[in-house]
Amino acid sequence: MRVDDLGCTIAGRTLLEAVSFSIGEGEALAILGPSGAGKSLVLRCLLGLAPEQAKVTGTLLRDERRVPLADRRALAGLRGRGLALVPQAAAASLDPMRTVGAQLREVCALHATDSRPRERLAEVGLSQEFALRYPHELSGGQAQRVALALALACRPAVLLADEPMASLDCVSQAELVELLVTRCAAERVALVLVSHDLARVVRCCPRAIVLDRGRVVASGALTELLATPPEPITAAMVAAARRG
Ligand SMILES: Nc1ncnc2c1ncn2[C@@H]1O[C@H](COP(=O)(O)OP(=O)(O)OP(=O)(O)O)[C@@H](O)[C@H]1O
Repeated sequence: MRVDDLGCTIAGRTLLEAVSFSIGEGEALAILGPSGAGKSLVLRCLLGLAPEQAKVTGTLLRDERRVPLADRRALAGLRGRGLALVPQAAAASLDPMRTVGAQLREVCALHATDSRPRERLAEVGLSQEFALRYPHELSGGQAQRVALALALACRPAVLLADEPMASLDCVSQAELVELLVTRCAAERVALVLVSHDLARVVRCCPRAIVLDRGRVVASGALTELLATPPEPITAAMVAAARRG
């Protein structure tokens, strides 16, 4: 997948400008940057879910098909088998009235995949018993795992993960990131992982782009960005990661 020249303005305010990056099958790319840099907005634009009043420009290239990022209908058609999302607040993204198993079955049927709900649960480290649970019966970490199972059940080409570990403790964060990366690599799914925490992604994403105020201020191999941060925003993130 390649994103070319993504721009987004709302009411004359430029929120994203000339954002470009590419990612291959089974690769992992981090989108880093401080709060308000535009990380989540990039994902929303790719999914055709930018705010109603937003003017979005640029193109998405996938499977040799060029889709204008202004074309919400075409982007909606890519959701599921093309691009799937693991949101920041997984618990809130689940249907409170239906069991985990029912939600998994629905996604499998909707996207006509060969996924089996039981297998999907096992793959994210949850026992079969979780199929009978309602979202309010899940911990934060378990809800994130269910959200990952739902996203992978679509058998997407690209998985977009928006700070999926934000609300978890340190141990659960590390486990979830590891699970994300292993599952995506095993299924040859491209992973775009949004985070403001460089330390959290350094072991799993070989490449990154750094956003600040809607623009890409640095990009390349994470090890190189760590060793020689090219500009102040990356340097501040590296310093924070070193402090621990
Ligand atoms: N619906 C909207 N209307 C107007 N501005 C918006 C809207 N949604 C987001 N923005 C603005 O877009 C900018 C980028 O927001 P975004 O949520 O993408 O940041 P982020 O990098 O993901 O931050 P965080 O790490 O805090 O989640 C912010 O200035 C935000 O105020």
